[in-house]
Amino acid sequence: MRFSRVFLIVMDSVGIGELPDAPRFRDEGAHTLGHIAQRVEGFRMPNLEKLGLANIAPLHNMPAVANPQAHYGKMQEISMGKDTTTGHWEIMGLHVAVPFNTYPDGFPAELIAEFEERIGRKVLGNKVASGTDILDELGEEHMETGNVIVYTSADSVFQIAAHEEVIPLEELYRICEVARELTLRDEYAVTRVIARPFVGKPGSFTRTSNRHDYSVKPFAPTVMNRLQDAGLASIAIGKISDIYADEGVTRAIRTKDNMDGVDQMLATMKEEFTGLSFVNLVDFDAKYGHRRDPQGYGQALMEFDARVPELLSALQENDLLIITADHGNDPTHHGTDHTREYVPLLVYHKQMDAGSDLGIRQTFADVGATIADNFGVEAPAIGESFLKKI
Ligand SMILES: O=P(O)(O)O[C@H]1O[C@H](CO)[C@@H](O)[C@H]1O
Ligand SMILES: [Mn+2]
Ligand SMILES: [Mn+2]
Repeated sequence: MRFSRVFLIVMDSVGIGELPDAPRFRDEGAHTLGHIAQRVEGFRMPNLEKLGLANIAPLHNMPAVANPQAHYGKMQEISMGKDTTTGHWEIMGLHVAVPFNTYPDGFPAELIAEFEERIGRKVLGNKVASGTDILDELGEEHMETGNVIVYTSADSVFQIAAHEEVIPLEELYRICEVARELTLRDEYAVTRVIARPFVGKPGSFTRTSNRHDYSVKPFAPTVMNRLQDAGLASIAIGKISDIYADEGVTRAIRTKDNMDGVDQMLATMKEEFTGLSFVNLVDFDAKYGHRRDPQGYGQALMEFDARVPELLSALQENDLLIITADHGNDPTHHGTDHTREYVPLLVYHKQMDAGSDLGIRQTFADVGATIADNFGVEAPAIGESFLKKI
């Protein structure tokens, strides 16, 4: 059947087991959901379990159900990266064959020098770091000197941290625009510049929700562009508009946190439109995965699970709900980076009788291909539609 509205939820970083090529990413054995289920006392996701979550892969203390309410499966990432941008672009039909540039030894001196000159401030850090550790290390010096903290990670990111009372937000955003301009050059090719404002006193700094991402534009049209071109809605909730640099976005809705993301998606369910409503729930990744906090991650998953009945009951007859993820971030794994994993796939609509096994999908782009197929727009270069199977 054809659906008039598709609701797509990306649970950021909720992977479901290592991919065959995980060793290339030093991620053997990673299993975000599996290890959380093992580690967190009493962890259950009763609503997603009913849909078939534990039918996808064995999960500790979460038996597979006999009659899953949703179609279920898992998807492999074919792109050469495990970052948010790569994962999301693949979901919407792009194969990121050449990995984005990363800077394990910090950014080149000449880039930093030009950046410093343009912004009239010096740079602190310029290395790979966890965003909270680097505030403990350099936050106080930043407050004393007004120099900006620049750091990166295993991802292609140029992150700029500044205290909101030392550098006003507007100035930080201007500084980020300078960084964006410089790092778009081919020789640097950084995927994202990220403003990382924070508040508080030394020893108790906290980052604020005024984070802002400046992403490169997708290198080719995505399924979202196709929807927009066809006059359909492509509503972006949370980080989605940043991740696609506003390409193929007909309306962007910002969110404060995961629960706000769910609220905003529910709000779009009450509206009348034809097309896509697409949310990214980033807290799993940013607040718990990178912080290697399995307890917090588990709680956040259970909080999301508790909202699933609301989402299901707000669906109309011709709506399709797809729940998936963009990469892993196993909070029990070494380091603080993402992990190369399969992502879960749950597909539900009101007119289905019973859930079936969608198997192992060869690429995340099967989601984009299905959405394109559903709305009759040009299919992406990769991905196989599962529309007929649901
Ligand atoms: O450690 P924090 O600042 O949270 O940064 C994380 O967030 C970045 C963007 O998602 C990732 O590349 C990772 O570095
Ligand atoms: Mn992500
Ligand atoms: Mn992340």
